[in-house]
Amino acid sequence: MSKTFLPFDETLQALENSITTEMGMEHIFIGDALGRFLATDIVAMENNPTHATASMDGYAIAFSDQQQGTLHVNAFVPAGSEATGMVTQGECVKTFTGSLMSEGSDTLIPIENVEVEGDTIRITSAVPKGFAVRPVGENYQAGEVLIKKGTKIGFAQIGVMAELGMVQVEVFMKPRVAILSTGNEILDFGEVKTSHAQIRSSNHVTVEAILRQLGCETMRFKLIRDDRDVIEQQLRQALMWSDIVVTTGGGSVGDFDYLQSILTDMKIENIIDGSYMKPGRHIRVVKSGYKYIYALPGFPYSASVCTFLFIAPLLRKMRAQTFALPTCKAKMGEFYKKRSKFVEFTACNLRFCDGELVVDLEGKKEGSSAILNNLLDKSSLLRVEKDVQKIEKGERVEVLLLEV
Ligand SMILES: Nc1nc2c(c(=O)[nH]1)N[C@H]1C(S)=C(S)[C@@H](COP(=O)(O)OP(=O)(O)OC[C@H]3O[C@@H](n4cnc5c(N)ncnc54)[C@H](O)[C@@H]3O)O[C@H]1N2
Ligand code: MOO
Repeated sequence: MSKTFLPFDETLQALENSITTEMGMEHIFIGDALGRFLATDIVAMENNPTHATASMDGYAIAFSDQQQGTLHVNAFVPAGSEATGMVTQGECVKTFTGSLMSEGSDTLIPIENVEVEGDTIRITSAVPKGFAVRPVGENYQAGEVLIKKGTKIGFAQIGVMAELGMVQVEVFMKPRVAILSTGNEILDFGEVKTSHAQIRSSNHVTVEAILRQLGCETMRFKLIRDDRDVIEQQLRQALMWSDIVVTTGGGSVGDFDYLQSILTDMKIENIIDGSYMKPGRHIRVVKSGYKYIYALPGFPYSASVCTFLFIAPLLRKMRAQTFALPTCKAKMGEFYKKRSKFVEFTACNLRFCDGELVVDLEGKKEGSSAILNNLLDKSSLLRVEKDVQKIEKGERVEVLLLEV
């Protein structure tokens, strides 16, 4: 009996609906938080700066005194000094970049704009009111949400957290993912090829690399031959350690494709059982408690694309981000003919040409879902709907970005 493949978007929706929990949290040192995902909002506890601050070396003045032309220097406030001095009529305070502005002042006249004669200055070039003064709360105000929960922590987030005086930050735990690749014909690292029927396994490392790029802790199992008992035993063992188990190969309809029947016999919640798409229509996703098992196709292009299309959104939602992967609209740079009747995800180049985002397929090979090299050179994925058979040059298209 042939299987019904549900529409791609419906299968993704089923996956999204199945996600009921976020990852657990842990406290880590902010200097070690690069690439991790924030588990709480970061809120400013006070204004920054807390006091009006000079942003140039010069003299703190009252703007209303500027037209007097000559002012008496009554104090000296270096950066770091808590005493701010006082500006009264006809007076000014020598002030440095980073110094607190004196009481009574509202403007800083830079040293380049004055001539100094003893303890007086003569203003040679006027400035507007508030010049070179960083007002209270210029960076942020107390209570402002500075970094949202779910944000991937980069250099700016680490710097702002340091500015806030944070030492530790609450981040989502790294999802633990086990990767099991199956197949009689696939060879592991170092295994010697003894027949033309053998190929070197790539899925176990590409899927692992994508998942590491997506911030997971991974465990790559030894390759498994097409032996039902061993596959089942390894799968159960992997499930104990991990949040997500990913298998590749043996998931379609061949005599040695044991995965589907193992998953069916485990009698656990089926989330996806085939999707009307290319590549990856045999994808199977099941859920056991809070854990997921993904049976990905064996073809290397399919396995990688399905990792992005189906595992990345799960990881996003489990770490408080939007489920959907980032997409953009672009202009098709060449004529494209689609061969399948499925929603198709084709590796493409996305470049800026004359101020526009343009898609082309330069260097991309035509053929089966085996062509992993089509994902070289920072590829993106051109999404072509099931009923669309061709795209004319110049048409608007949707592109999925893989830089997640
Ligand atoms: N009669 C049918 N045959 C096939 C169908 C179908 O609907 N009816 N679907 C095709 C599609 S689409 C796909 S995708 C594949 C999926 O097959 P499996 O997931 O069972 O994967 P395998 O058969 O084990 O392998 C497919 C292909 O990929 C190579 N492979 C497997 N593992 C690795 C690895 N770790 N590294 C690199 N390459 C790997 C394997 O040698 C095969 O060439 O089924 C189609 N057939
Ligand atoms: O599921 Mo296959 O990956 O469409 O070639």
